[in-house]
Amino acid sequence: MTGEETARVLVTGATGQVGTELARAAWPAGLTPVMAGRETLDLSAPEAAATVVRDGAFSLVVNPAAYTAVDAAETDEALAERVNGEGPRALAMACATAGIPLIQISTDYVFDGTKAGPYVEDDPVAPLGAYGRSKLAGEVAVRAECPRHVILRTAWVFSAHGKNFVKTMLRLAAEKPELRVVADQHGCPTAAHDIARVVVEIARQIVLDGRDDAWGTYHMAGAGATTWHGFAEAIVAAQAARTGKRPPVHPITTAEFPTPAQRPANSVLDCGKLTRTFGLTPRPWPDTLADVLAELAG
Ligand SMILES: NC(=O)C1=CN([C@@H]2O[C@H](COP(=O)(O)OP(=O)(O)OC[C@H]3O[C@@H](n4cnc5c(N)ncnc54)[C@H](OP(=O)(O)O)[C@@H]3O)[C@@H](O)[C@H]2O)C=CC1
Ligand SMILES: Cc1cn([C@H]2C[C@H](O)[C@@H](COP(=O)(O)OP(=O)(O)O[C@H]3O[C@@H](C)C(=O)[C@@H](O)[C@H]3O)O2)c(=O)[nH]c1=O
Repeated sequence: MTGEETARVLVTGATGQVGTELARAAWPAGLTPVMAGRETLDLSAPEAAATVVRDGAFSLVVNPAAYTAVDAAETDEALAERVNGEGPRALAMACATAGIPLIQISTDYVFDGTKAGPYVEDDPVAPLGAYGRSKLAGEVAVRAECPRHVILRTAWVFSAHGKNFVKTMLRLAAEKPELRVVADQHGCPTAAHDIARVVVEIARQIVLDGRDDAWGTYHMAGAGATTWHGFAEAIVAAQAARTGKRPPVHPITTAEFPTPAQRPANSVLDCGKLTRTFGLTPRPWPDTLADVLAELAG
């Protein structure tokens, strides 16, 4: 790109955790994010969503928008499929027609959790619930319709805004004498701001460096694995340093905390391919948790 030209990057889901951080991120000169909320780009109306891509003269589309209510999806699978499967399919087709790439955000919940170690990108997928199935449908559609894609699977996303496990634990720690949290589901907490950093750099390499050799699927999750119990302990301990209030966090089994959707027992993601390909390394989740708790305290 030369002179004052700037490439427009369409970002969906402007109000979400990742969307909000993409709006706040430091984009390099030459890339201009164009944030679209549900009112302008509704993935439950895939055809209409596609027209936003067709009409906008974009150089890239980033799609973090999704139906993310894991338990509700069990009884609302048709809508989850439309938003997470058919919506991305329509975006992917529109991107292919426009000749532009698509960065699609996906999830660790495409795995069934039976693997003994961290998951790599081409491990077999077998979602346990409706949300995971719908996100997998989105992955399959993006691969089929838009060869120039990056699918970024992330996990256990938290930030200072929106709905997430960190905010739930802070609320429970303030309200309850003790917490009970599952200690037999393993994964990688990931800060939305770290996902945004990685997405912006991938966008820069694709659009400004003209990279054309890195299409495919990547894992991007906070460095270091833990359990929901370990994550909760870290949240409550860090908050106790501010409030002096530290309710005990009891480890429990999944069977002791029944939920409509089954979650994988292991969804630890190996992010080596992201580092080898793009030179990007996710930050340790405890460091990014400290950032988010400081933001909430401020
Ligand atoms: N949250 C997590 O723990 C994880 C998330 N992911 C994936 O990461 C991505 C970002 O997640 P996160 O930022 O946490 O999500 P959020 O739940 O914070 O935000 C979801 C966003 O999608 C939008 N959205 C929902 N339905 C529609 C629709 N029909 N049309 C258009 N937009 C819609 C929401 O808009 P509105 O505000 O109007 O509802 C919101 O902006 C998603 O693709 C998700 O599947 C992957 C792993 C973990
Ligand atoms: C609130 C609460 C939850 N839990 C358990 C339930 C569940 O097994 C685990 C996490 O619960 P949540 O419902 O907060 O998280 P969940 O909605 O499963 O989070 C998922 O969201 C989607 C969008 C993703 O893509 C996944 O990567 C993952 O982040 O913690 C407890 O054990 N005790 C508690 O008090």
